[in-house]
Amino acid sequence: MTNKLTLALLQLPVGNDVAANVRRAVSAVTQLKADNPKLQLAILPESFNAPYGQEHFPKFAEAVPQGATCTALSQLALKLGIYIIGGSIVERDAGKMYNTCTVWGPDGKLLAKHRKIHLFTMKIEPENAGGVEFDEAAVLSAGSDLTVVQIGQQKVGIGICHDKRFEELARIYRNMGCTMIVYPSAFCICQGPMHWELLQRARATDNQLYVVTCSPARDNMSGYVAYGHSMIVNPWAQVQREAGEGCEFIVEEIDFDVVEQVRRQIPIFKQRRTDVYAKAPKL
Ligand SMILES: NC(=O)CCC(=O)C(=O)O
Repeated sequence: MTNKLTLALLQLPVGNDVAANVRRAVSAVTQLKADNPKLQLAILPESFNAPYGQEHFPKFAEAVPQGATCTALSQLALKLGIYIIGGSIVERDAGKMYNTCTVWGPDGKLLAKHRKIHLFTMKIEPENAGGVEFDEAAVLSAGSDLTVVQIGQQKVGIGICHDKRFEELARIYRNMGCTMIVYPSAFCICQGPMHWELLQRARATDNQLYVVTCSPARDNMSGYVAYGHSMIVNPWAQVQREAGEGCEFIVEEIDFDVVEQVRRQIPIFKQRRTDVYAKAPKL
């Protein structure tokens, strides 16, 4: 039985027209599948269907899974017979809004939805790489559920962008048997050079699994400028593939035997001292 998975990261531009953004994503995934018949999983960026920004969220919120964006992703997954990790969209539900990633199976069915657990609220002062101020929590509600999906033979944990700063979440996914964590992201350009790769490699080192991110293409004219650099980090914590800043697609076959190889050679999971950790004061 093969332990390989061919996946695509679509670092797409995102403009103001939701229908055009979704059409672009659908046609890019369709073309990638035509060019790469082995493609099994397509991954889209955070906020792939609308601009990312507090002022935009209420305008572009949709019902999940009844809305137009989810319908398009479901039909696409079914038509191509592939899995889709649908980046994220703003979900409206019972008077609240969430930053939500939907995951679709090759039969077009919704496998899971992950509502961003750790909202991006940050005030970096301008003297630090130009600074950034963002408060998702002012508009959005946080999700309260872990999301693990079965993709082929693999258990895959889902987080969204800022979620990757939280090592506890990645550790829990690893404890639950995940061999890959996928974070659709729209990381800020202020912190990108310092933390983007570092965080992914840190999560991969700690948990000995693949860490995959997918960003929108960088648009220096937009209100919020995403960093780009969509990336696959392998279980050795090496950068296996990395996009640049603009519109770019990565197609890569990844080998999950590497997860077992790393875990066997560096057996830190077995060496953990949970008896000692249990003595820590509860915080
Ligand atoms: N979209 C996000 O969650 C951005 C997170 C981010 O840029 C960070 O520094 O954290």
